[in-house]
Amino acid sequence: MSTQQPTRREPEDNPGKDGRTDSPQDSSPSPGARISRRRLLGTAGAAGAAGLVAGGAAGAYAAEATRSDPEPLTSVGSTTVSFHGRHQAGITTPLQAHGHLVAFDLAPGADRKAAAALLRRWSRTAGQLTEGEAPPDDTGIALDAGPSALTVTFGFGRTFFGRAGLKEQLPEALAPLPDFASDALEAGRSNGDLWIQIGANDGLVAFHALRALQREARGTARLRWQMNGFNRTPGATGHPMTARNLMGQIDGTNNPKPSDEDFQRRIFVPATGEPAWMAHGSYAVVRRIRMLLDSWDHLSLERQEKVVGRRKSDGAPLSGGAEDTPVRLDKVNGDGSLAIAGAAHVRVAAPASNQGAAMLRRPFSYHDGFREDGAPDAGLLFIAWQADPMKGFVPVQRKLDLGDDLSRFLRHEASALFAVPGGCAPGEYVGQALLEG
Ligand SMILES: C=CC1=C(C)c2cc3[nH]c(cc4nc(cc5[nH]c(cc1n2)c(C)c5CCC(=O)O)C(CCC(=O)O)=C4C)c(C)c3C=C
Ligand SMILES: [Fe+2]
Repeated sequence: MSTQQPTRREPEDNPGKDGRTDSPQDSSPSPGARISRRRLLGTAGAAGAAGLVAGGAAGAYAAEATRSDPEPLTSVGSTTVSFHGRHQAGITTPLQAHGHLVAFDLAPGADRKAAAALLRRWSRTAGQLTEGEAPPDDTGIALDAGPSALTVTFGFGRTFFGRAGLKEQLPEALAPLPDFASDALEAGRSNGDLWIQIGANDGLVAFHALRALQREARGTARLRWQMNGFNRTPGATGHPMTARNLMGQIDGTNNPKPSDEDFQRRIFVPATGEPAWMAHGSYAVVRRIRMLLDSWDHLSLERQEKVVGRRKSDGAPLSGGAEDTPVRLDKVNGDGSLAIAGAAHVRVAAPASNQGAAMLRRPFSYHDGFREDGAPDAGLLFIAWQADPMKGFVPVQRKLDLGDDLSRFLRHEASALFAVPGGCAPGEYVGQALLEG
């Protein structure tokens, strides 16, 4: 089994640069393009329809339409990310355009056996959906669409273990996150027994998966909270680029890269890790972080760049060079001031300022309308992946809490931590070693 890798029709959509919208964060070779059966039938149907109307102006129009239509269908729709593998998909997978985060609590009376049956159902359905196959009793929401890089990732929250009678299996790493000064957390939108992260490059495909999995939870688990997010659509930029967030910043540049010698160790629990059921798994910190965009947008470009420590236009560090140039925290300007200010976000968050602490940030932006004062209710569904939150998110957020210029423009409104087990093989289900171990 290998780490999930999207398979695409157009190789130029697959540049292999980490953090870029279209980049796979894995170095395994890409197998050939795989187009789902449903996709092929759809394309054949479109060609057939064009043939029927060929001739005259209508025919010319139809022929033109068929020439340009297959482009997005074959590149975006046909991308498959396997559900099966050593790690679950949706961790190192390139950012998708649409995301749903959803947390459930076990229903009263639902025990370990019921939870195991649910995870078995969920894994089977996720495996089908990610291959572009419709599950039985399908809603039809995603009819005509290919898998569109759909990923489904499952996790367990701390409260799951008590409710399912599995306290012995509770990982130390699932200790509650400490309080932070900048927290303004809503309990109803935080934590949860079970978590699903859904990502896809098509909105209907993403919702289809959400709906299918929610239906399968009936009687066993009840919805606790749900959040919807988005990123730029693959192919929207002239060439693959790192994503931007709603503050307009290029965000994701200095993420750990799969090619880094210590990437696996930082992001994934080793095969010999504790507890054994978390082998090849990871821990996801989820924070709903609202951005104070009205205040932010009032800042001059120069101030905005100083707050972050990078140029807004191209993400280059203020210590010089281009986006990929390593940040020089010690660089001093001609007037003796630091090129990257003392409280600049990239200085305070950098591994060098936090005894090497690092995490893989894989967020979605969100916009939930406008607040009573007219300000956008918008920001970042910040998702950080690491082998141990105490060596990733926690020390960095503690440091940011003490003095980060960007934090003045942010409000952390919801928080959760989930243990995300390793992936499963076909016929198995996610969490099987926990639920049957
Ligand atoms: C606790 C961890 C972090 C939180 C919370 C966080 C929130 C947050 N960050 C941005 C925007 C940017 N962050 C950038 C870099 C960056 N951020 C963190 C950690 C947290 N950010 C780290 C570890 C780093 C990398 C630092 C480094 O090593 O250089 C950047 C710069 C580009 C990049 O490297 O990604 C931006 C921009 C927002 C908007 C935000 C909350 C909404
Ligand atoms: Fe950041």
